[in-house]
Amino acid sequence: MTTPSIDTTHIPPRFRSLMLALARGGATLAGVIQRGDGSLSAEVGTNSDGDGQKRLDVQADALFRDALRDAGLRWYASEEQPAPLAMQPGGAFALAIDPLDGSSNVDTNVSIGTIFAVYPAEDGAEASFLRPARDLIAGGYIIYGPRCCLVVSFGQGTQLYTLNPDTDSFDLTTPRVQMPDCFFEFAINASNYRHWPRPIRAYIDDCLAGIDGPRERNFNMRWIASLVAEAHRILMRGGIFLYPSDARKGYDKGRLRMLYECAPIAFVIEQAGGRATDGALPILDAAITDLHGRTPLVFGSAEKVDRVAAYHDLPDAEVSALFGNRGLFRA
Ligand SMILES: O=P(O)(O)OC[C@H]1O[C@](O)(COP(=O)(O)O)[C@@H](O)[C@@H]1O
Ligand SMILES: [Mg+2]
Ligand SMILES: [Mg+2]
Repeated sequence: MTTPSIDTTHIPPRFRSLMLALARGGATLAGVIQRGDGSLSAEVGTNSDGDGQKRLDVQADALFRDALRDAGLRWYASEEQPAPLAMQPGGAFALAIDPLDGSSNVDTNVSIGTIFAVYPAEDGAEASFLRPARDLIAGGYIIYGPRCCLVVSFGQGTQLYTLNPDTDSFDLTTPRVQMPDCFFEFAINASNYRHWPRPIRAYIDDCLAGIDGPRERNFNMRWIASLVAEAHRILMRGGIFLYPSDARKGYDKGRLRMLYECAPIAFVIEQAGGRATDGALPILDAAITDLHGRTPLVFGSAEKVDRVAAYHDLPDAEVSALFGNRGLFRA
């Protein structure tokens, strides 16, 4: 059996052993998912956030912790752990991870992923993670789909690697991903429509009105319930993703976690020419104030994300108007 690896030619030297460890973890987890033991989706507990944990959530967390043991990490913070874990005392990095994203899809064989964010390690765990999101020095995700891919940015563009099943190595397939900025597709969990804030409802109303509405064109809609899969599709062909805050209990800042999900996704999207906000302000301009804190998330093609922000600036009467009467947003 070969040891999984990654082509390190375009990886800055200081990140190479970290990326090799992530690639090893990712390729191993891809194998676990492919073998598809039926018990992977069994509920085994709840994490400190109160989210149900599946066997695969717990297994993925243990697998990455183990793979990253000698990778130069000082701190390891996981969505599945109540507090950061100390790793190597002299380690240069603090890594935050959502080991298994999209876990509601485990038993349906729909794409799932892993999301990671890397910060410079400080002496304290909290100081390493509770800081401006823009302090991120690397971030990305692994998608376990029909192809297993690793997408990463070190702050100079976004790179895409694809796992070669013959060699167990992640080969560099796109050295600089450029997100297309023109695809008329939106992704949102529309079952929450009645709970959304009015600017989000107005934006989606106008998309749904299609050619007859102020946008004067038809839109398509997707919802996979797997942030990584949604991010990858948008990175490849454009569009927009929204997980806004809503009026349900516990959703006043949406669902997605700033540290483990939103900041690293915002980083790769920005580095590929897209935009990521909380609906109005850039995600990366905010500070991370709570290890498990959440934030609304809107990302995708820059023009579409900016348009969502503009709906937040509309006068109340305009945002409440039926699309037919909302005059400011003709395509
Ligand atoms: O079920 P909902 O409310 O549509 O939420 C789906 C979102 O929740 C998530 O599954 C949350 O991630 P986890 O699976 O890591 O908890 C995202 O991947 C996805 O975008
Ligand atoms: Mg997740
Ligand atoms: Mg998760």
